[in-house]
This record gives sequence, structure tokens and C-alpha cells, in this order.
Amino acid sequence: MNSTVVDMDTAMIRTHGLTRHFTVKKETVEAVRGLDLQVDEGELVAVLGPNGAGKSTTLRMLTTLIPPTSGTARVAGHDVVGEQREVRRRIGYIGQGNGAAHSQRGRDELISQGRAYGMSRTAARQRADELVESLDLSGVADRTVSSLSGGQRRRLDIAMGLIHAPELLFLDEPSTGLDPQNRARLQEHIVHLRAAYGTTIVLTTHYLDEADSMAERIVVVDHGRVIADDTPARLKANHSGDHVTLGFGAEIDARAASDVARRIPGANVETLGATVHVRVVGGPQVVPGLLRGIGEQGVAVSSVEVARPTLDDVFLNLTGRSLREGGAEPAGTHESATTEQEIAA
Ligand SMILES: Nc1ncnc2c1ncn2[C@@H]1O[C@H](COP(=O)(O)OP(=O)(O)OP(=O)(O)O)[C@@H](O)[C@H]1O
Repeated sequence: MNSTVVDMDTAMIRTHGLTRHFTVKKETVEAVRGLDLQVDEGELVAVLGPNGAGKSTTLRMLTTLIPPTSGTARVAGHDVVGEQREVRRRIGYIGQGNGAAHSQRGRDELISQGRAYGMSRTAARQRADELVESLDLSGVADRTVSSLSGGQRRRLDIAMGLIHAPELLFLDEPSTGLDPQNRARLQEHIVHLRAAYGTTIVLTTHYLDEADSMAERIVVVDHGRVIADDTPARLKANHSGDHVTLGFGAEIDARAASDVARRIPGANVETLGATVHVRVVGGPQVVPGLLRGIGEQGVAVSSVEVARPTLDDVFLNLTGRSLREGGAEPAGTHESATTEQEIAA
């Protein structure tokens, strides 16, 4: 009797030991070092990390633009090395930076892109109309691409990546270069797209707030490795404490208070002049006892502030560095030559 082996892996992305080296002037750059990653159908995952962490290189391997040096990756059920064509058919990829200024109208560009994926003219036109509607491009789709603003162009890029109704969409730093207002709008559109089409989305970002507000899962990468992978809430709860800031009338009072704070198990205490900074898990629960203890020393507290941790605190805690310094902001310094056209080619 004939038997068929059916691949029961339901993960949209599964990598094992995914590695990519580059050789630059006889030196080896280990851009991605043994990445194990799983993304399930319908997830919206943000890959967060500083400049040079290996985010784009990972995306370029997952989208078949460059082969891994070692390790394996299956994307939408297919191997990125042995089954490139199948992978490409099932994914959309929006690389960094906008393409060259085009003289075509946005809607025509969308239809051409659909045709490049083998869609009939009618099907491409219908899908373009649908995307123009859902990405709020109706006012701009009939203008030439070169006349669009950065935010409009970025939304058009996303529509291009979605024209062939991919199961999985990769967005490499979708909001880099946009002002805060356009970033917020773009984020809304991405969340809406996921709700409307059920597309699995993997995006890379430098923006902590973006990862925090949009993604249900955050993969933090540094030096080519995954250093944390969890929901934003759990990352903050497990990898950082709350910030409690206590103000005093005099330095001597702050010193007495810091002695009390140091008795809290796991607390990290720092005194700066007449201010005491305490990093501790469960700040709101800890503060009443801390204030009582300080009062028992005959010291008056003049101000108290409790701040919840941010993802930057998580990163600082995991790596000893802040994501805001040394590469938090998009530098745009290295070449990123890939565009969605390469995928379509
Ligand atoms: N084509 C290449 N040739 C040589 N080195 C490269 C190449 N592409 C990437 N690298 C190096 O690999 C490392 C990871 O780069 P990558 O672009 O993946 O990081 P990233 O996390 O996406 O950074 P960014 O946030 O700045 O886009 C860096 O040290 C980078 O200089």
C-alpha cells in the first residue's frame, strides 16, 4: 500500500540554528548566529534590536533573498533554500527604504505588481481596489507615485506587498523615516490588515513603543542571537522592575532612606543627591512598606513616583545597554538594496 508523508508542521516560520556570515576584507561578520524561531499562523511578531543586531539579515534569509550559511528555515511550509519559489509565492516582503520615484500612478503600480505575480488583469485590478480601500489610499491611488508623501508611499509599499494575498507579510522597519503622526496611522493600518485578512505579520523595528503597542510577541535580538522572546507584558514583568523615585529635603535624609530601601529583597537602589531611585518588581505593592520604614527613621519623604518598566528597561536589563543609546534610532547607514521587486523577479 502506498503511504504519503504529510507535513503536519503548522508553524508559519520555523528555524533551527539559522546562521549567516559575511566576509568583509577577510574578516568574518557573524550577522546571525544560530537563530531558533517559531512564528505561528496569525501572529503579529516584532523583531526588536539595535543597529546591526541581525534583524534585516534574518528577514532576507526568511524571504529567500540570501541563503543561510548554516541551519534551516521553513517558511509557510517550505524550505527557504530548496523551495524558494513556493516560499516566494506565499509571502510578501517590504524592505527598508522606498523604491525609486515612479512615474506610474499608485493604482497602476499595484496592478503591474499583481501581474508580475501571475494574476489576471481583472483579478489584479479587483485586489488593487480592495487594498486601496482598506489602506485608505483612495485619495492618492490615482496620483503618480513620485508625488506621494513618505507615509502615503509607505502605505502603497504595503499594498504592493499584499497584492498577491500572501499568508505571511514581512515588514522591515515599516515606519522608519515617518513622522510620529504618520507612524501612528501606519501602525493602525497594519493592525487593521491583520484583523481583516488574518495575515501573519513579522516586522522589524527600532521603535520600542511600536513593538509594545502592536505586537503580541516580541523577539529581542542582539549580536545575531535571540536574547528574549515573549509578550511585551511578560517581558516587562520578568526582566525589569518598576522605577520608584523618592524625593527628600536633604541628602542626609536620602541616604537614610536608601538604607531602608536596600533591605527590600531584589531591590536595586541608587542615591543621587536628595533623590533615591529604587528598581524593584511590584513597585506599587512595595511602596507602602517602604514609606513606613522610612517614616520609622524619622525621615520625611517629599515626593514619590512609581513608573512602570518600558521595553528599553528590559533591553537594559538583558544586555547592560540601552536600546535608546548607540543605535536605537535608525541610522540608515548601511546599504539595504532589497526591494519587493526582487521577490517578484
Ligand atoms: N551584505 C553585507 N555584507 C557585509 N556585512 C553585512 C551585510 N549585511 C549585513 N552585514 C552586517 O551584518 C550585521 C547585521 O546586519 P543587519 O543589517 O542584519 O542588522 P539589523 O539588525 O537589521 O540593523 P539595522 O537595524 O541597522 O537595520 C551588521 O554587522 C552588518 O554590518
